[in-house]
Amino acid sequence: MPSFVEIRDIHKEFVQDGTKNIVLKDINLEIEQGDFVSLIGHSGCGKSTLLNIVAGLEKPTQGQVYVDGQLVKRPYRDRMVVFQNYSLLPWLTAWENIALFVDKAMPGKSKAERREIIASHLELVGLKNAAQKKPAQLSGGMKQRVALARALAVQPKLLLLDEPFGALDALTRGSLQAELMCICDRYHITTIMVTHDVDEALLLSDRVVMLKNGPAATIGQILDIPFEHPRSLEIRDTAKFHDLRHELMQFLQGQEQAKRL
Ligand SMILES: Nc1ncnc2c1ncn2[C@@H]1O[C@H](COP(=O)(O)OP(=O)(O)OP(=O)(O)O)[C@@H](O)[C@H]1O
Repeated sequence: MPSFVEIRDIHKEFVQDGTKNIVLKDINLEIEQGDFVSLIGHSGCGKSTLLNIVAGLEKPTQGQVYVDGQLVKRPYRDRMVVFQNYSLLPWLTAWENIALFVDKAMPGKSKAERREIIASHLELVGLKNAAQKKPAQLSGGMKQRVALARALAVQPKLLLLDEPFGALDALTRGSLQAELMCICDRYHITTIMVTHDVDEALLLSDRVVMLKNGPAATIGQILDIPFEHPRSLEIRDTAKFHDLRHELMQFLQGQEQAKRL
């Protein structure tokens, strides 16, 4: 039985000014439905490139990605991406930014049904009262909540997050991490997240995939995060969390040393 997400033998190279840059090599990964997987590794190792290949935004040089049995060939609304920079349209309100996607993704639903989907997703991210505000009137955290609501409203099979909280201050980041954890726990959303934040990866993930340094980065190690769902923020105070953190940091420090040699 194939897994929900199958990343098979991915090899990716970019050619720039006649020079070949091999970014990813022999990447194989299987993800089950409902799992939350983080990609972590040093800057430039190819995390976003891998996420973009799963999204269909980049084509692999070799290899294939299958989501729910379908070969990924191009971007599609069954794989929604949330980027660090929110990517909201500035001339539209929060409501309209979400409506744009929902109307396109769900033409078969009535206007009332679509309104209900938009309203319930704004409520899900705590933005019921900000529906008529434009991005310039929203804080960074609120903008990212709209981006998250927009991605979830079209009910994707796979949620792809590229450093979603990287631009936020520590407090806002913490509350959004907790909210995302609740949403993913409640709806069992299959998610792949790129992050630099070790604690964020451990808190949210079922598995943390550690990429080695590039060029030609491969998967170095996969860490299983055995905490049960729904999780509480208190898992961060457990000895197990500290052990896992240590293991992750050791991997990253080992890569840092290898880079210097
Ligand atoms: N469109 C592109 N054309 C040429 N090279 C690219 C392109 N996109 C990415 N690269 C190169 O691929 C490598 C991996 O980039 P990528 O952004 O995937 O790394 P990353 O691990 O996500 O980095 P960071 O953590 O800094 O965001 C880098 O060397 C980058 O310069």
